[in-house]
Amino acid sequence: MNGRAGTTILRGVRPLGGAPRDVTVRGSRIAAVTAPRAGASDATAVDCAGLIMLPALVDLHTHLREPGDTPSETIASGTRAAAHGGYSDVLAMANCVPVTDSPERVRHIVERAARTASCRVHPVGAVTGGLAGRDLAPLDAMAAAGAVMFSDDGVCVDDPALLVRALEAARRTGTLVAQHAQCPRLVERGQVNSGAAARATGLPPWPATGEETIVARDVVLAGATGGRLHICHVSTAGTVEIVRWAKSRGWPVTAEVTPHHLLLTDLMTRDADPLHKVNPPLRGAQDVAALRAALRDGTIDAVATDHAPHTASSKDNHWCEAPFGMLGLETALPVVAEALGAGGEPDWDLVATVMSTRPARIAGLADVAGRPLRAGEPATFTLVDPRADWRVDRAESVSASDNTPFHGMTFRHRVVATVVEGRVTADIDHRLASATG
Ligand SMILES: NC(=O)N[C@@H](CC(=O)O)C(=O)O
Ligand SMILES: [Zn+2]
Ligand SMILES: [Zn+2]
Repeated sequence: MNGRAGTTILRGVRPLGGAPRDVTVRGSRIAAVTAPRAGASDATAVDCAGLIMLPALVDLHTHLREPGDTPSETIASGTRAAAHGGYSDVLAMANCVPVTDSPERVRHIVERAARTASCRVHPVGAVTGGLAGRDLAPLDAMAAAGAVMFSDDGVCVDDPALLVRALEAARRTGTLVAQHAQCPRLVERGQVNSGAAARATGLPPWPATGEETIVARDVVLAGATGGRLHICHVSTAGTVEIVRWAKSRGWPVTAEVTPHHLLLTDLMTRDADPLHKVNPPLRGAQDVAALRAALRDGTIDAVATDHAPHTASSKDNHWCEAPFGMLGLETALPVVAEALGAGGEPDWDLVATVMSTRPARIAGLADVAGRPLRAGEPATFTLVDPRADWRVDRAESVSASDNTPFHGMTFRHRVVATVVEGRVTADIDHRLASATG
């Protein structure tokens, strides 16, 4: 931060929602966490009374669209949205144009991010060349170039023999494979959740079995190979049961859920507004309840946004022609707090675990991200106003796109600032800037 002598004291913050503390930041590190008013007096003071301090968030699943679809997002705009949402680190999915399927492409993203990003960017390498599902991409070389995970996200790795080879490569390189679980034959042209939503809209159904059969197959392959498997955007109660079973066998499986699948149901898709079109589709209330319970009990390890920007012109279309996907980064924290807190305060320890500590560990970033909030650790944190009553306005999104399903909804919590290694990356209520004199 830019305080006098490089020292700033955040007065009255509540680390993990606990008792108020003064947190002193010196350079890139937390210098002290003390009882209020016991800290250094030569520092620039910032009044943070009542704000909750969390370790900055880590997103395992972000679509930054660069290279290829820069009208919808760029590394600059997407990471700005990440910083505004409280994130210090995002994993950038490989479904760009061209696809991130070679060490050169991985390095290109690392270099672009070094020049233009507002948060740390970790490339995801494709599992198969061009996401075509035919030939294994050079996973070992991509890992050496900086890929922290492999995924064909957007499409499923349908061929189990290819997935076995990818899991073996993940094991060799100490990385993991993230599967977009969607059986192409069972889902075909599926658009909305099977059942009432499909009946009400007349749109083709996207059945739970399309997800669950792939997850059931893949956890067995993870167990057999010892390669780490991560399940993207779990959306059904049945998938939760399968993941629970896989973990009970000791298989190397982790899973994520999106904020939108934790809060929204398929009731919202009945008006066939493409803003609610996402892959996998919004599901029923019983699925939502099972996803929340699984996040609480650890069956689902992490929240990941699946931030999927699309231009207004592509979304402003008939449902079937519009692309799947919705924004996530800027609204994730308030949405998760709402889903876990049921209108009150969520368990902030749990929020920090599922949005920061565990995703950092899954991605192999635990040395730099998701660190505890104590003296000596990097000053990498996010500040949350728990009384914001923030009404989401898509016109205020800093993403290059505005396809949020939360437009017009009011949330109790709001991220107000993000700091990464002492550098202010978002200062939404201008609190930190005003203190730097
Ligand atoms: N989630 C989506 O609906 N869309 C994602 C792809 C994906 O995550 O499957 C996208 O890239 O737009
Ligand atoms: Zn996906
Ligand atoms: Zn995705």
